Amino acid sequence: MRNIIRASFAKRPAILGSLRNGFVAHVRTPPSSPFRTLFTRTSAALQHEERIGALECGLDERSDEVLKTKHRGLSVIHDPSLNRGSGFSVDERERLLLRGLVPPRRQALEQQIERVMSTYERQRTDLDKFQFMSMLMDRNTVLFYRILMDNFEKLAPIVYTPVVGEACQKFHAIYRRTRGMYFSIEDRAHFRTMVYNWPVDDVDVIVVTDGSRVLALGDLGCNSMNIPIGKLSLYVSGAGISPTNTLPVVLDVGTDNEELRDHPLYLGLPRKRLRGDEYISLIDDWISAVRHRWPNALIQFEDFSSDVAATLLKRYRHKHAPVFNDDIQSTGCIAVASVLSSLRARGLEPSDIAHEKIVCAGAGSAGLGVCEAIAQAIEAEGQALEDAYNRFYIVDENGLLGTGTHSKNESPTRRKFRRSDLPAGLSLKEVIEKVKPTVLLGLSGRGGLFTKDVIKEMAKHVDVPVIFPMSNPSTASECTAEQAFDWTSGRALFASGSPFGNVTMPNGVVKYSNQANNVYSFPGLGLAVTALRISCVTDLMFLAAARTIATLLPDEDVQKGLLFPGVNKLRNVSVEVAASVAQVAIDQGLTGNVLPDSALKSREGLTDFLREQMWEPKYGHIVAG
Ligand SMILES: NC(=O)c1ccc[n+]([C@@H]2O[C@H](COP(=O)([O-])OP(=O)(O)OC[C@H]3O[C@@H](n4cnc5c(N)ncnc54)[C@H](O)[C@@H]3O)[C@@H](O)[C@H]2O)c1
Ligand SMILES: O=C(O)C[C@H](O)C(=O)O
Ligand SMILES: [Mg+2]
Repeated sequence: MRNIIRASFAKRPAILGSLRNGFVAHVRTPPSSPFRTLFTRTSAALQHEERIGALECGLDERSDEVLKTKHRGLSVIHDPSLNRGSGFSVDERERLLLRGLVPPRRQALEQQIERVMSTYERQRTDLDKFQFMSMLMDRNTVLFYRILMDNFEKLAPIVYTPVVGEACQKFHAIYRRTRGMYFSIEDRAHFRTMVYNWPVDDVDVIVVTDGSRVLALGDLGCNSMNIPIGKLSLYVSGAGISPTNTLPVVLDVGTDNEELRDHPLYLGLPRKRLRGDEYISLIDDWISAVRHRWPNALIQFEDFSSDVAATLLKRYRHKHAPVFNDDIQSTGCIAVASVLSSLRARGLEPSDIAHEKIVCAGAGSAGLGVCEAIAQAIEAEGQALEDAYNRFYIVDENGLLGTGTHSKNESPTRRKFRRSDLPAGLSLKEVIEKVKPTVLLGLSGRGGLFTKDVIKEMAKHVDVPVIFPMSNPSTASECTAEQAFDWTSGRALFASGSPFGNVTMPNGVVKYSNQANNVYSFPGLGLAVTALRISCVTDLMFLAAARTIATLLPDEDVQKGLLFPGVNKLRNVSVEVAASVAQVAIDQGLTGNVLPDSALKSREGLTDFLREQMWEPKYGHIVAG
């Protein structure tokens, strides 16, 4: 078995010990680090490697990462974390017994990128592009991330929403090669041992789904694996989490999607979904096993259906911390950021959030999570929480949540948002007529729900209608950017869950389409949790992150209708999010790692420290072990 460790300067004694024991080490250090000197003094091979690298006309800028491996020959090429295709140096070819196994001419990363991108452009459909990128990820980690990061705006919609949705729907048909781990009902007795089948001891982030509500595409069972894989690729590209230290997981508890279950190529257990106490107890077993093996890893619950999402979060957020639910908490974070930023765009103050009248379509875990997070942001501006709840009007598939009859099992969160001043069951349009909202949120998963009537009604009562259809994928968006701008004569502020292009109005003015997606929040959180070893994820961390995201753009951009930086700036956003989360963790005494003084002295010191921890997609040094 090949063992891999990633470590920073602080962990150097452990690294040196492990190297002697034949582990592979990924060592990240700032260029000036004394560890670099220490290491080069202990490794003649590495010194030689650096000299050879320089002689080869500086083909690539090397990272400080050091990979030590026992693999030789084809097994190096078949390991994506070691493989560098035509980019192996002369020395690596010699040391790793690659002579003759790769074409003779060494090429730089830039040339590899050129070749890959020209093949990418020849892919016909978005799904072909998704598959092409998946295969690249399986082949060469550095090249995959370098290409993803350099072309983020173009490729994020392929590896993430919306195309990842289609890739999940067709997973059973396009499956090629395994990635991540599957824990099924049938493995239950083995959870404690099977976690050791995963070769990496140092897992930083786990994204887990049971596939019960994939985007707005419903129950996709075991087909959902592309969601954790996609989310983790954003942790890596967007916040520099080391790819080796991420683990995508699917819990196969069956599926109630009959079409899929009966399909001969379906790869999950062909049985009905486990529910109730048995389901909860299985998840209990899984999380205990995971915690036993990886006590500090951040666990992100993703796309669990609303009947269990909040229950699981409550059950584990303290007992098995650090844990969070992406659809509830980090969607809440980006929604708060979007509203705060829209206040700036309207020339208002953050405290004016307390005067918003918010209509939200959708009362699932995302809708309620978003409204709860905005209520907390209002409370943080000095309002009573009760008054904060009073600013919301939530409409679900049965109309306005009012005080009519409702189930005894209703969640306390949902109950808090019931209105007593309007009849239960009013339609979305009726609610808008009566309430005259300033903000309209869409978390219903119902494409086209914001009809022309609905948007025109809203636009009658406010100068700047704030319209955020946040459902994913694009087909589930409550309206498109074009519709929102067209039906409001360009007055809307617009943000959607999946990306839409900007819209040019008939008079030639460009209207900006923002992406209000939790991608702005979870990668930075992961960076902070990993770098500081944060022991628990708190609501205050998300609020701090939201406030930061809302202030990243200069006034002149916000006045144009841009609410936050584009996704191509995600690494910069993530560092700022991480710094805000880190500061809350420091203040709340939730950090396990001792930080250098410089990181504690100033915000700049903290962001510098966090930036230094980020993995970069560059070829490092491979040392034969
Ligand atoms: N932008 C983001 O970052 C982000 C993050 C998480 C979730 N989401 C999206 O939010 C959506 C909802 O997620 P969820 O987990 O809450 O799903 P869910 O299925 O549990 O909830 C959907 C809610 O919409 C309501 N609804 C259905 N039809 C409606 C209608 N005609 N009018 C009003 N309400 C209606 C349902 O009653 C339910 O309350 C999904 O599309 C998901 O992709 C977006
Ligand atoms: O995955 C996304 O794009 C956002 C979100 O987590 C969702 O479930 O829709
Ligand atoms: Mg999700």
